[in-house]
Amino acid sequence: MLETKGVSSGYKELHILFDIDFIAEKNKITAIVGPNGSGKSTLLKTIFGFTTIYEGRVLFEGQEITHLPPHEKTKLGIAYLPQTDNVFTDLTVRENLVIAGYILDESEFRDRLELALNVFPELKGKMDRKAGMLSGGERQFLGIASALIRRAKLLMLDEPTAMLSPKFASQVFERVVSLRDDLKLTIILVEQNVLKALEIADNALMLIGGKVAFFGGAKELLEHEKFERFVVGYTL
Ligand SMILES: Nc1ncnc2c1ncn2[C@@H]1O[C@H](COP(=O)(O)OP(=O)(O)OP(=O)(O)O)[C@@H](O)[C@H]1O
Repeated sequence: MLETKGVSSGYKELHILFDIDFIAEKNKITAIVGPNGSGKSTLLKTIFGFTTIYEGRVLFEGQEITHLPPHEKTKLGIAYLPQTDNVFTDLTVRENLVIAGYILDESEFRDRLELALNVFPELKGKMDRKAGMLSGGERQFLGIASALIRRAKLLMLDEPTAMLSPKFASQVFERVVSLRDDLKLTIILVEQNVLKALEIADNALMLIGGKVAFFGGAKELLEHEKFERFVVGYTL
């Protein structure tokens, strides 16, 4: 589905990622874990087109997308939800969803809105509320619902449970699983809650110092003898 081949990238001259090879398989959850500052968010930004790529290639469904601008990637079905600023806080829930569907004709918009609200029914009663007034978890739901309306096939979620209470965090994890199992989406998940992420993920990529330290099955990483050493500094 999505593949990086030998990707090195960073912010102008500041080199952050080195020779990254990984594949996010279709209809699977790939967790990206690693210590703070190891380049997890930078990898999502690199895939979406917000960094400078010095070397390597990014492929989506077999097509080269390395240097496509973000809006072209959105059209292909790639959605990137940054940790914050993933909704328009001054607009209502309804307005956010309408903007997400602006390229759709009315009947497709209605179908996709219904689908998004079936996945996130808690938004139904809050359509006229400003997005900025939603709880952190509901804001994540709105961000993902907007991506569903934009016909996303690949969702890249950057720490969707950051700042959430354990109760909301587990709702977000449940919903991510349902996006994979019920809507057959492909998900790349950057998570600070490593154990929970590896529990729901199929595959895992561990970055350390901007390099791949592990790529393989999520359970394999959990059982990896060096796992404990990998996660020093993490809250398990
Ligand atoms: N916009 C930017 N401009 C310059 N450097 C940046 C920028 N964003 C991140 N960096 C640097 O890139 C490095 C990797 O950061 P990144 O946010 O990708 O790590 P991370 O693994 O997601 O960390 P965390 O778990 O703390 O969110 C850090 O040294 C960070 O300071």
